Amino acid sequence: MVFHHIPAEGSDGQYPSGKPGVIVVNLGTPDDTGYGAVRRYLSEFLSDRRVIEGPPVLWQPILQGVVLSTRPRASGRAYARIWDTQRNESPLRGVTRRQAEKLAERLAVSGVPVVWGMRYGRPSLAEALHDLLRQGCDRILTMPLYPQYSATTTATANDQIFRALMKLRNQPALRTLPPFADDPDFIAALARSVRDAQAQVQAQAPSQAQPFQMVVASFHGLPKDYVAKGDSYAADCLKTVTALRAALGMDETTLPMTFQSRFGPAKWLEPYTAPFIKALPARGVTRIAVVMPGFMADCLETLDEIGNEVREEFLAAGGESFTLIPCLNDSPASIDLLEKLARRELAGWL
Ligand SMILES: C=CC1=C(C)c2cc3[nH]c(cc4nc(cc5[nH]c(cc1n2)c(C)c5CCC(=O)O)C(CCC(=O)O)=C4C)c(C)c3C=C
Ligand SMILES: [Fe+2]
Ligand SMILES: [Fe+2]
Repeated sequence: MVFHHIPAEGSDGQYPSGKPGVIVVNLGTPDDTGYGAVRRYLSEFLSDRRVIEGPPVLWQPILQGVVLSTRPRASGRAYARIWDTQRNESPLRGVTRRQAEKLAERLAVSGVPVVWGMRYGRPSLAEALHDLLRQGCDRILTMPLYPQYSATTTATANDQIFRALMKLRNQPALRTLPPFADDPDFIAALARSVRDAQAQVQAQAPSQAQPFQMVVASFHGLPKDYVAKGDSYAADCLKTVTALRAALGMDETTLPMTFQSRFGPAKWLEPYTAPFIKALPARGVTRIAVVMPGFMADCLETLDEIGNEVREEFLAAGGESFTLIPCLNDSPASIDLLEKLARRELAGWL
């Protein structure tokens, strides 16, 4: 076995420094919108045994065969619709980088460097970790930016960090940010984003008594089977939506919870966002907003699946007004939240 030794720059590489560093973690995204890049990304993502739990002898032939011959082209077209062509990157990557840069500005006064990395694709979590080690950090806080826990997101991000630690001779100490589904500052920032959208739409159409008849809270879905086996994701989503309803004085009717981005033939958490929203105009609900409290960064699933596909379906079915509420992204309230969470988890290390 060969273990890496990554000495801090300008040190003798032998003695502990006690210096903390932070890694901001998100899911990952392809490097470009072409078939090859999207295929590489999807292959890594969908080969993760936390994501697809079935036996690889059955799944890999399906994945490498039918899935990866068709899906990369369709997903690539979807990515192309939302791509940041100026910086040549996906929104998820741009937002994650800006979140890390802004958090770094906040933590600089405490001498804590902040880097960012992706569970799938680049920059990898190993690169991010090695960057901190070279800066002399031997106490690492990783912040997977998933408000609600899932084995398919939070746990696999943490697994990947530990995989990188397995290869080190001198391991840093490690802390991982727990889920923050009903953190009061998280909920306040979400509530504020809903009220801001209400005010904006009201300003455009002052005659409407109520800018939205309904605000749909759409979370990324998960196979029901994973929840039945104990994944606490659904319970965390309920925590978020319950707290958000309380903060906004809304209920299950005016702020319903739905699940989007289903993948494959299995049953996922219900109700599914797209059919739910498409059926609203027939019930007389023609002015809606969608908030997506499972995502800290706008991405393919928020901007294209909801912002393009679901919007078009809703309008085609007789909907009149559809407002996509942006994720918290790198807004000041979002960075305030990240700073608070980081400082709480760094307690005793600063
Ligand atoms: C079995 C498959 C999947 C599970 C389980 C799953 C859980 C899950 N995912 C997110 C967040 C994101 N997913 C994103 C994209 C995406 N998700 C899947 C499949 C599963 N997700 C696929 C195949 C894709 C790729 C795009 C596509 O081909 O449709 C993204 C966006 C990435 C981007 O680059 O913008 C995010 C974010 C959560 C929170 C979650 C579990 C709760
Ligand atoms: Fe996903
Ligand atoms: Fe999707």
